[in-house]
Amino acid sequence: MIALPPNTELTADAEATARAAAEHLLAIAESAPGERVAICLSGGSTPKRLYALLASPGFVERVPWARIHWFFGDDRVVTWDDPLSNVRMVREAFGHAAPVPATHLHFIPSDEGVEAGARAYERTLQAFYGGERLDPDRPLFDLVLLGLGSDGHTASLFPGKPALAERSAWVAPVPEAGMEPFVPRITLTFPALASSRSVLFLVNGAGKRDALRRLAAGEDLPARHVESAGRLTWYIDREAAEA
Ligand SMILES: O=C(O)[C@H](O)[C@@H](O)[C@H](O)[C@H](O)COP(=O)(O)O
Repeated sequence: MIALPPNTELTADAEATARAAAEHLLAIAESAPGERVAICLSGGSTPKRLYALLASPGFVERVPWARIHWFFGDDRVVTWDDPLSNVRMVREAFGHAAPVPATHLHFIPSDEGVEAGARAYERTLQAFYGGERLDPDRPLFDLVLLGLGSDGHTASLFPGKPALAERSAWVAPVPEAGMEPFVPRITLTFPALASSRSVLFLVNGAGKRDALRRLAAGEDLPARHVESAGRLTWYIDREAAEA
């Protein structure tokens, strides 16, 4: 077994990860201090099952859909119908069963290009938040969901890229991705991701072992720099955790 990050919940498999994360999300939504619940979604393939689960019988009736506003931690700068689009992935996973009010899915305007899209999304977040400065005592999100790339990236914060150093902007352009798909990205920055009552990493599969090993060895990988205004939890399945 790899030495796992603090606050790791070890799960049996990817399905158990999705179910644990769904229950965690519901608990966060129920405990949200405000009327609105702000959840920042991860892209990639890992969270697809979680999103589909939320829209499935047994969960769909438990999710307070009318209160939740869905945001994105990053997206690829492609059209929304592109198979690489995270907003397409979320829409497909939620399907028609999830009654998401149209104004509650705040997707990244990737059609505006990498620079303008980043600026536009920052305006979206600031309008929702009601200010341009993040107050440590008033997190932007109730929950941030994140994945872990095999190179240790998270969101679209890749090793060695300028967005890692961004400490004032909430959203950054990523003209050159550090891993496939090699398309431009738009990503939330570390300060924006940290402004959350709860942060969850979902990590499944043997492909993540090396990144977990490198984190355990103290390597300075982007995922190491994610913080939370509240609790940061890792849901890691057994296959990823095997040495
Ligand atoms: O847009 C993205 O690709 C994600 O935000 C990215 O950070 C993802 O979470 C990791 O690359 C893990 O991806 P998988 O879940 O597909 O392994």
